[in-house]
Order: sequence, then C-alpha cells, then structure tokens
Amino acid sequence: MESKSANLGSSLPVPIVQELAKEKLTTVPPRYVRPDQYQQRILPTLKSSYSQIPVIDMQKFSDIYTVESELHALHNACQEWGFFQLINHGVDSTVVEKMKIEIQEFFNLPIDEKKKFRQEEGDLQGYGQAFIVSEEQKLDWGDMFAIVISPTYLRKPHLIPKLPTTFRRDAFHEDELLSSVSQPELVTGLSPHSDADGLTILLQVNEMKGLQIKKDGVWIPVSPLPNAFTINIGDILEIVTNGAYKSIEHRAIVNREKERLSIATFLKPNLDGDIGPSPSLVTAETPAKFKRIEVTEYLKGLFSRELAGKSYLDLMRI
Ligand SMILES: O=C(O)CCC(=O)C(=O)O
Ligand SMILES: [Fe+2]
Repeated sequence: MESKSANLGSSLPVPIVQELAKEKLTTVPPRYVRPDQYQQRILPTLKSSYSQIPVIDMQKFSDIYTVESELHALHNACQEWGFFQLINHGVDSTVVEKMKIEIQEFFNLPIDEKKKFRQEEGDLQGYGQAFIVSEEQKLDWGDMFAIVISPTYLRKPHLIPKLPTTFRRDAFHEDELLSSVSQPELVTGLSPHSDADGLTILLQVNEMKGLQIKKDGVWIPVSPLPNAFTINIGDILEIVTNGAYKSIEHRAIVNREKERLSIATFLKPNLDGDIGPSPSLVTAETPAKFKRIEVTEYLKGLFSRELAGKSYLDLMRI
C-alpha cells in the first residue's frame, strides 16, 4: 500500500529572484554571494569544442544493424559520463515547442498572477524554491516551479487545473536562472549537486546555456543539440547499479545577458518500495556499496538537507 502522507518535504520561503532581478541592483544581496563557489569557478572549464557529453540516437535501437553498438554506447555513457543527449527520441517537436512557449508564458506572467501558484508553507510544489532548510543558508539565483504528476494523490488540485494543457501532460520541475544582476560571477544559478532521483530528462527552453557537468575534476559546459533531451543518471540508479552507473555532479551558472529557463522531469521509484543495490549485481567479489532504504525515508532525508554536491549519496554508502 502506498503511504498517503501527502508531503515528503518542505522548504523555507525565500525572495522571488525574478522580482529581485527587476530591481536593477548594483550589488548582489549577501545571501546570494557564494564565496564557497569561487574556488569552483576557477577550476579549469573546458571549451565546449574540446569535450562534449555523448549523444545517443534512439532510432538506432529499432534497427537490427545498429541496436547492438548503440546499446554499447548507451552503457558506456552511463558508466563513464552519467549524462548524454538523446536524439530522435520520438517526442513530436510541436509538443516540445508548445511546452517551451507555455513555460515561458508562465514565467512572464505578472507577479500577482504567479503568486496564485506560490509554494505553500510545508510543501514543495508550486512557484518557489527547494532545499532551503535554514535562514543562514546561501541561496541560488533562480526560481523554481515544481509539480508532482504521479502518484496522483500527491497532485495539487489548486495548481493543476489552472495550468495550460501541455503542463498537465508531463511531470516536470522548472528552474529559472536569471541574469540582470550586475555581478553574475558572484552568484550561482543552481548549486553543484547530483540528482537524487532515478533518471532526469532535461529540456533547455531558451538559447541561454549554463549547465555544466563535473568530469575528472573539470567543469564541462553542455551545449544542447536541437531537438535533443539531456538525460542524466540520478543517485538512485547509481545505488541500484551498485555504482556501475554514475550520478554526476552538475550546476548551472548565471549569465549577464538574459534569463535562462530549463525544464527537468525527475523519474523516481514507487513510494511504497525500497532502494538498494540490485541483488543480481551483488556478489562476493562486488559486495554492496550502498545501504537499502525505504523510498519515503530516502526522500524525507533528501528534502531536509541543503543541496550540496554528492553528500546525500555519500550518506547511503556502506
Ligand atoms: O538547469 C539545468 O539545466 C539543470 C537543472 C538541474 O540540474 C536540476 O533541476 O536538477
Ligand atoms: Fe540536477
């Protein structure tokens, strides 16, 4: 039986960054200045032409002449990179384009309209932020809109019926990473983290780049291909594969020119199950690297902490 406790977590209220950005501030408010990230900034960042995440072509899975080598490429991408771009995925481009327009329209709504979708106290869904657990904590320069689509009993009736239809078809979470601060190098759009879910499907909405992944100690910018989804392995898949597939640290940086929008769909296991290394992968030579934990416990622990690198996954290690 699925637990019917409606909330898995909450986040403290924070200012709306879209509104702060309109104030034409000359200096960044101290809570957004990230000396902890300066060091990260000066880590070498590779030019995008030098190294790019792998590309997986989904069409090749339906062709007997190409399926084997593409499966091999997929396995390799999950082991070595934890990130790849998926092309020819079969989702109609008109659906994707409509979704992009509607999310842009949502963030362009007047603030009073958007406030109707504001995250309520004690909940994570709606327009707000996540992972804010103390008043002292540093903040990301961005806003989020989050909804849960499945399981259906976690849906928020006050959020969903008012949304455009495309929104209602897909589960997603939305980040907005804004420019319009005079010192974008001082702030972070989205703190370095690994995704705690099973698998994430990312769609960059506008042309502004900003996503970077950390590989071998180097930040690599991701340049999304047209009509591609960026897919990444989350912590849960790293646990289930007993470490074979990697959940990679990534972040989003802020630029000076324009706001940036992306849509992330987080795929998680059923709430009534548990997570642990797959028994078929645990042998005398390859003992379990991670604990087994109930999904609800895992999620509650996740949302009661700051977003910080791979620290939550590290807690799951044996
Ligand atoms: O904005 C992006 O491209 C990345 C978003 C992300 O990493 C997340 O929401 O977990
Ligand atoms: Fe992420």
